[in-house]
Order: sequence, then C-alpha cells, then structure tokens
Amino acid sequence: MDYQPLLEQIAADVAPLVGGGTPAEYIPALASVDPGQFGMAVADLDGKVYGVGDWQVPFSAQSITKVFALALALAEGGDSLWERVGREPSGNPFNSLVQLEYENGVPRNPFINAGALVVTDRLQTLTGDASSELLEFLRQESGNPELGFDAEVAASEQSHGDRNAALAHFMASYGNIDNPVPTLLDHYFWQCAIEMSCADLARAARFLARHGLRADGSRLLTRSEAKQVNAVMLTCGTYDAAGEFAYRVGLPGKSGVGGGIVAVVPGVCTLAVWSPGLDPHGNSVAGVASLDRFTTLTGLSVF
Ligand SMILES: NC(=O)CC[C@H](N)C(=O)O
Repeated sequence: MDYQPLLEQIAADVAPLVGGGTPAEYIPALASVDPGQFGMAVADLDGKVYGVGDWQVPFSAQSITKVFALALALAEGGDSLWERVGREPSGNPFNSLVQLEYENGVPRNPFINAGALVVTDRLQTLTGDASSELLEFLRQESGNPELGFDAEVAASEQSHGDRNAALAHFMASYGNIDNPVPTLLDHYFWQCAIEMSCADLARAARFLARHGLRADGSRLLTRSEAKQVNAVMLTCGTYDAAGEFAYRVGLPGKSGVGGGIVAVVPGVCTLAVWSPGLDPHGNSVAGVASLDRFTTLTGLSVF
C-alpha cells in the first residue's frame, strides 16, 4: 500500500494541533526544542518507509527506548525478568514513587521509570554496557550507523535526576537493583538521550510487527514474546493515559517526553510520530491525534 497520500492528509488534519501542549520542562535541554515541529513515518514490512513533515529530523527518543531495552533484556535473559517487574498498568504518572512502597519495590510495569530502571539494570548485568548495547541494536535495526547519544540531554537529565535517583535507591533498598545505583543511572540517562528520527524509529520497531524477526531475518524474540511486548505496550506504553490511547488509537504504542510515539500494527507496519508539545500525561498532543487519524482512516488497528 502507498501510505504517502494518507500521511499528507493526516499532517493537514492535525496541523492545528501542532504547537499545542508543552514540551517537557523538567529536562531543561528538552524545554528549548521548537514546539512547531511535526513528523510522521510508516515503515512497511517490505522495507519501504513513507514520511511527512519533519520525519527525518532526529529528536530525543526518551522513553521510547524502554521498548527496545525490554526486548533486548527478554531476548538475552528470558522470562526471569518478570520476577522483578510487573505487567499491569500503573494508573500513575510515569515518574511516580507512590506505588513502589506498597508493592515492595517491584514496579508495576517496564515502561514507567521505575520499571525501566529495573530493565536497564538487568541489561547491564547481562551485557556489561547496557546503553552501548542498546545503541548498537538500534543502529542495526534502523540501518542508520549515525545514531548516537545527545550528550547535552544526558547531562541535563543527570543534573535534574533526583527523582529517578530516588526511584533507583528505593528499589535498591528492596534488593531489586543489582548494579551500583550511579552506574545504573548513567546507563538509564544515556539510554533516554539516544537521538532518532521518525524514520529511524519506524524502521527499528519493525521486529515487533514481524513477530520477533530482526531486520536481517534472524530471530530476536519468539512469536509469543513479541506478542507479550506488544501487549504491554498497549496496556502500559502511554502511562496513565494508556486507556485513552487504546480507546482512540487501538494499537500498541510507546511514547517519550521528547514528543515521539512508536506504534505497531502487527503483521502490517510500524508507525512513528513526533511533535514536542505534550499533554499532562507526557504524551505528544499532535502525535496521539495523528495516530488516532491513521487508525480511523485506515481501519488498521488490533481491534
Ligand atoms: N516519559 C519519559 O519519556 C521519561 C523519560 C525521562 N528520561 C525520565 O526519566 O524522566
């Protein structure tokens, strides 16, 4: 299918929303990004990528990287990860601390910050260099050897990282972190600071639409594991707005406070959108709207 006319229609439909919302303010390096940008890409399973607007402009992938970290941790370490992190929506903001004490230091899911810290900790134990391993994986899957970290964003997060540090130390007090907390935080901040465009993200996520098969045809995840990751994206990928996202978009999706969202139509294609203005839950306003338009216009959804 030629997605190009559809993408152009969606871009026109959501244009009034671009610039709405607010870029993430708690990470100063993200607060200064021009909010008037919008890009969207679709990658089909034959390797073709279609795009509109700022679809080739790199931006801070932020929490979208949590999907790839989860997939790598499962691929390399298997199911025992689920003894340390749950698979239920939290109903709380992505950086909330409140549930952790009630639930003995076991985060609700791998996509809130606490859960992602556990996943990165696991990946660090498995590989010895979690953030580099992740970057290398993303380079291979996106086919873009130029992908890199944004050092300014990483430093900005590091210097405003008290809440993530609190989450990591608190979980360590329950014995749910294996590596030294400062090492873990470094890898987590570098991971969040990976820069990718919509084109890179749509390409890199294709293994989730290909039931676990990587770009080179080798298997990263079993078919069942790919289903599991997609299911957790659907239920937890957009935090305390996951219900609304499922209602409006009807696809597994993962957002980041850089304003990007990746979504998967299993067996068909992957989508990536970017616009920096966020809603109060930390999801891109124009991004959610454009995915909503995509599924409405095409009928392509998991429902
Ligand atoms: N939702 C997000 O994208 C949050 C990621 C961000 N780096 C943080 O840890 O707060």
